[in-house]
Amino acid sequence: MLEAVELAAVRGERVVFAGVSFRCAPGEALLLTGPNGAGKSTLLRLLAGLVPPAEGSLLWHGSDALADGPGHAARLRYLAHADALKPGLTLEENLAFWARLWGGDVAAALAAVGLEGLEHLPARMLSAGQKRRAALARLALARVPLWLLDEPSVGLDTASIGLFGEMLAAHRAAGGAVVAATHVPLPLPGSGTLALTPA
Ligand SMILES: Nc1ncnc2c1ncn2[C@@H]1O[C@H](COP(=O)(O)OP(=O)(O)OP(=O)(O)O)[C@@H](O)[C@H]1O
Repeated sequence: MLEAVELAAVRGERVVFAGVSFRCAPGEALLLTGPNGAGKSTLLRLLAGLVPPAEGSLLWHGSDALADGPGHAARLRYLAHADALKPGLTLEENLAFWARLWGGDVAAALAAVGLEGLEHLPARMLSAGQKRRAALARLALARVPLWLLDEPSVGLDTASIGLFGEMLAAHRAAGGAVVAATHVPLPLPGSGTLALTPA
C-alpha cells in the first residue's frame, strides 16, 4: 500500500503542489491528470524518491517509504518521458543491461511488447513507438510491486496499447499498484483519479 500524506513539492523556489494525499492499494491504479505544468511528473519523481518532498510524507505499508532509498528504489519501476535507451546498443543489449540489474528474461520481455524480431536492431533505428515499447519492456522483466509511469502510452499504436493493457492487467492481478500521469485514457479499468491543478 502506497500512501501519500499532505505532500508538497517545491521546484526552483516555487511551490508546484501542496496538500496532495492519496492511497493506492495492491492491485489498484491511480491516474494523475491536470494541465501542463500542474506537477504530474514532479509528483511521480517524488514518489520514485528522486525529488524530496518539501512537506508531508510518503508511506509504504505504513512506514516511511523514503527512509531507505535503495529499498524504495528496489520495489518500484519508474518510466519517465525519456525512453532511456542507449542508441548504439541493440534492443537486446539495452534490455540485457536492465536484466543484469533486475533479473528477468529479455526475449520474453520483448515479446510482451511485440518487439520480437527486432532484437538485433540498434536502438537508434527504432521508430518512436518502438522506442516507447522498448521502454515498456523493462516493466516485463522482473516483478516489483509499484509501477510509476509518466505518459506511458505516448506514441503507441492500437495493437501496442492492447499489449500494454495486458501487462497492466497482469501486474494488477498479481497485486501490483500503478500510478500513471496521463493526458489520454489508459487501459486501467477501475482506476482512481487525482487531478492536479497548478499551485
Ligand atoms: N528542475 C526544475 N526546476 C524548476 N522548475 C521545475 C523543475 N522541474 C519542473 N519544474 C516546474 O515545475 C512545474 C511542474 O512541472 P511538471 O513537469 O511536474 O508538470 P506536468 O504536470 O508533468 O506537466 P506536463 O503535462 O507538461 O508533462 C512546471 O512549472 C515546471 O516548470
